[in-house]
Amino acid sequence: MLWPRVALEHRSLSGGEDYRFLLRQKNLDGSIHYGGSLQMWLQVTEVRRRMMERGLLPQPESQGDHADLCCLPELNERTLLDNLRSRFRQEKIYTYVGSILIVINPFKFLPIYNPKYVKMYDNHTLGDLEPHIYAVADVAYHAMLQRQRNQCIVISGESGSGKTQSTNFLIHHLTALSQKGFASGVERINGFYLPFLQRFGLHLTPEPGDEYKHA
Ligand SMILES: Nc1ncnc2c1ncn2[C@@H]1O[C@H](COP(=O)(O)OP(=O)(O)OP(=O)(O)O)[C@@H](O)[C@H]1O
Repeated sequence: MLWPRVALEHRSLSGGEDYRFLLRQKNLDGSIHYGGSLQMWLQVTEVRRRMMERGLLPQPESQGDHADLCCLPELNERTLLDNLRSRFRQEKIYTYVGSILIVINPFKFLPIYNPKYVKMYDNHTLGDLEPHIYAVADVAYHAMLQRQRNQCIVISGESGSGKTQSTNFLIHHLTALSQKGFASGVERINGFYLPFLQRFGLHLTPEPGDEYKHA
């Protein structure tokens, strides 16, 4: 006997409750007879579904969409990837692992980097709001002011994963916070901003084709 593959794939989501083994018997006349009470099982399943819809039964616990992977009820490679996939499908490209931020490159513009978001993430504890690169920049900025210590943000990933773009967004938020003027900051990298960024541990070396790059 083999456990159905579909059942295995969905076991973590459904709790394995929606699958039953049925003995199927083929009669001599070619008709099929199901052992056990199939009709009864279908009825019970349908009633249970309706009761869950009406809130009379607890909803099956969803493994998806945790903003912090540390909060996953069950942490393994599968739940971790399922969670990231589920968030990515909702255009939530950022996910925390504690104070680490995972970014999945969307390869398209998302409207989450405008002044409204700069203001929204100004002076919040990490984890208060939906994960965002501005939140990381914000925490570093305020930690620097409060503790009067240099701060370092490490950006790591394979080629094309979005490191340069993420650095852009970090700089955008840091310059906006420092000036409260929401300026871009990228164009003046060799003037005012370079020493400013070095205070944050961002060491940038321009390369052809890039406005700047972290080393
Ligand atoms: N948050 C994002 N939103 C939209 N597009 C993004 C985002 N991050 C990255 N991209 C896009 O992905 C592409 C590659 O990103 P990027 O150049 O930042 O990668 P990289 O990690 O710096 O690559 P390399 O290490 O090869 O220089 C760019 O075209 C960029 O527009």
